[in-house]
Amino acid sequence: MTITKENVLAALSTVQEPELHRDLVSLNMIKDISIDGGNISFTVELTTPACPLRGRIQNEAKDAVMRLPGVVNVNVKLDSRVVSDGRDRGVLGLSVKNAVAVASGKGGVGKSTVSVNLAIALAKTGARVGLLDADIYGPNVPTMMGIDHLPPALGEKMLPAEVYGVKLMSIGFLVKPGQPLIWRGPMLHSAIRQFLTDVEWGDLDYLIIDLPPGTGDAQLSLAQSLALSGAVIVTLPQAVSLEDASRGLQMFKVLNVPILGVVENMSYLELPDGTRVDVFGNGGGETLAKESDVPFLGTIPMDPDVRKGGDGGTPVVVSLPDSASGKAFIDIAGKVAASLSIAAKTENSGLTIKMVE
Ligand SMILES: Nc1ncnc2c1ncn2[C@@H]1O[C@H](COP(=O)(O)OP(=O)(O)OP(=O)(O)O)[C@@H](O)[C@H]1O
Repeated sequence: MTITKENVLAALSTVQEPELHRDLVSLNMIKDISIDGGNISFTVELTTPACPLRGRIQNEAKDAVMRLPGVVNVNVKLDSRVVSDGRDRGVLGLSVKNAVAVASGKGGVGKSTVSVNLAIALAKTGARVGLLDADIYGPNVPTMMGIDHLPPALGEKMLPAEVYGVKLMSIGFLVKPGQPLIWRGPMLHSAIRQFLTDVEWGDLDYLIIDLPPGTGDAQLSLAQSLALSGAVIVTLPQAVSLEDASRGLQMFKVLNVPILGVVENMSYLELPDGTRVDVFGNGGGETLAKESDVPFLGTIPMDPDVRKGGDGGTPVVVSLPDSASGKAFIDIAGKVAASLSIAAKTENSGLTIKMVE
């Protein structure tokens, strides 16, 4: 039997994208089919290079085509093109496919640490990533990324710093260390707007935005002006932090911004003998996610190497990617990317996107 392109597509239409629950063909993910006798090759175009299930998709696609009579060899290439959420950010002069806010109900829970490690983990998969440190009250991202200056401006536009494959902009580059920052609402708003419009970000797959902590007017107006694809909420496991995180969640709900999920930071401390100590309680982040009907993205252990990485300018996903905390950040980055591509694909294909009720 001569194998045709239609045969190959029919076989692949039995393979489901595990997160979108639709088949690879109707999702338009199959490209470049080539047939040479019994040797078949094609490309599966993933919706993000950070796809956590890429190996599984590749195997299932290969098996499905191998089952066709007459096939002797199947070569499945993987390619990726980050899908855009379809929001128009042209008015801000931005070419950004997805803009993700990292937020917390209160300070000190590790929001900047999550933003930095998330941005680097996404960049490591090959995506084009920007990180905007919008935490104007405590812009500590440059320290965490180990860089203290911007490159010279390009004409009218400021150029972001580039470090660990991430383009970075922060008010921290523009003020002297130790100088107090006092912002009134409108100033803050225009400063952030300038960071979007007056910075040459180039084309980005993901722009991660480290928001100031809290849920006041400043946060609200910022979140409103950013045309966000979604928000990641960072919390500690204990009840007080959860109440604050829940307020953060409500804020995005009011703004109709999808919640990509909750991250529980400093979940436990692992002692040298392997015992785990729940310093701040246990399981709160997961409970909050369940109660609010949003995804739980995972826990990050309390780890001295995370703090050292932040203080020393070498984040843990760079220095110790195989440690428990390094792996946790990489896993969370994959989930965030998957959540974004599900939201974008469902939105672009006219299906209903799940918003927080
Ligand atoms: N999982 C962790 N294990 C150990 N230390 C951590 C962890 N996460 C964050 N830290 C440390 O806790 C401190 C606060 O973290 P970070 O600055 O990220 O919090 P934040 O929520 O952004 O705070 P702020 O609201 O002040 O900007 C930092 O010193 C950081 O290195």
